[in-house]
Amino acid sequence: MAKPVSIEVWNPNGKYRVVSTKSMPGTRWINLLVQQDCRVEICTEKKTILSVEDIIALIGNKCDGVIGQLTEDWGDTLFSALSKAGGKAFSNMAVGYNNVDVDAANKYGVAVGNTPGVLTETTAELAASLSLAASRRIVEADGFMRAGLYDGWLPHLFVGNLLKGQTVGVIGAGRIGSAYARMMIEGFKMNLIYYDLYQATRLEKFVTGMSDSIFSYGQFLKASGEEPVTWKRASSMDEVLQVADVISLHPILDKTTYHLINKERLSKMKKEAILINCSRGPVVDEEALVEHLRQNPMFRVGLDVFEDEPYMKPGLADMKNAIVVPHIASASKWTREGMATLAALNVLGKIKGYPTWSNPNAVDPFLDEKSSPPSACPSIVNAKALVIVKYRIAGFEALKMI
Ligand SMILES: NC(=O)c1ccc[n+]([C@@H]2O[C@H](COP(=O)([O-])OP(=O)(O)OC[C@H]3O[C@@H](n4cnc5c(N)ncnc54)[C@H](O)[C@@H]3O)[C@@H](O)[C@H]2O)c1
Ligand SMILES: O=C(O)[C@H](O)CO
Repeated sequence: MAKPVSIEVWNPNGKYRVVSTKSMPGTRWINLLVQQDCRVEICTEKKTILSVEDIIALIGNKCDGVIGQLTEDWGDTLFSALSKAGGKAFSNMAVGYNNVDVDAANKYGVAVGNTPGVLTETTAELAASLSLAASRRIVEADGFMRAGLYDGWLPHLFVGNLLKGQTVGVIGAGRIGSAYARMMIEGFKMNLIYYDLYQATRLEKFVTGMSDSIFSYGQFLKASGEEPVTWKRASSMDEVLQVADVISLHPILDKTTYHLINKERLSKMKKEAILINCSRGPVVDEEALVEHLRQNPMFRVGLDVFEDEPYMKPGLADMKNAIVVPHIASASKWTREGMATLAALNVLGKIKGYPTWSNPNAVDPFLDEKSSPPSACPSIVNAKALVIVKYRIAGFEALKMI
């Protein structure tokens, strides 16, 4: 029998019981649920990662929906417990949902929400920050100053890499990968090579345009008398690894991307390359990475995610050529409050029987604090399997109205 889990309750007499496994930033998400007759229960347990048993205890005998976290294992056991308690709605407070067994959710008829779009720029900004920090050795240099080792300016002190004119490689040029690419191209005049299963047409157009009549960054540089930036869609991932000076990983985590970067692929990268990972830890074989860092002191990495979070593989923390931060890529106030809002509206929308928003890349109408959100679920990943209809306004898809 699982121990009872401590909670905080909002609107105790609400008709629908919605559980959040964590306290989340902001209050808009709570207000939106309370206004729609939900009793909101927020888990206040001190422990960071809740077990399946803890969550079963939170779900209890009657629960209409749960907002959960990427650290939790949402598989058959939890979806079965939620379904038995009458619940048909779950949302991760994250865009990535590799912690969720969507087939199990489908089996119990539970909708699975995620939070795309609101974290695109924030996450890309952290990837850009890590790229800069690694190329200019900022963390090493900061440690050196604090250790009282600075004796005065020296020609060789913390010499790093110039980004301008180098090539940025993006693996997974979806929302975040494309936003990161634009930052590196526009900010540092880097050339782009990317690998994705699909063509990133908008990103390509941003770099060079389709014709002279369409404005692009490349044409702007040319008109200013500067060398225009270039792009290339690589035919294989290895091509990116061989050519790029800075490589940033932005694919989803699934069985096709597990250990995408392994010993063999690391050996294909330039000796002085920089590797950034703000996607999911298991996309990189972290043990192979530690060995590669050891063997190649000029190779640098910036990591926001780790294979066995919250742990790092042995040796990683000792590597001076690694910058490590604790999965904070989406951690800006606006984004985290927005993620909480989208997650709450996914759950509320399913409880209310609303349709799903037609374009999860365009979720701004849900984030505008000055107006009521649309009567829709912002993003349900298994909408098709559960036959949840798309939101339409007067016959047009919502995207066309915004
Ligand atoms: N570190 C963080 O805090 C943080 C924050 C946000 C997102 N993420 C991670 O980033 C991921 C991407 O988010 P997004 O919003 O850009 O998603 P997205 O779906 O827009 O982009 C993912 C891209 O990866 C591509 N892809 C899939 N499999 C591939 C493969 N085998 N090889 C190459 N490309 C492949 C897809 O075609 C797609 O273009 C999320 O799934 C999540 O895991 C991490
Ligand atoms: O997938 C996500 O959204 C992140 O990892 C947390 O923001």
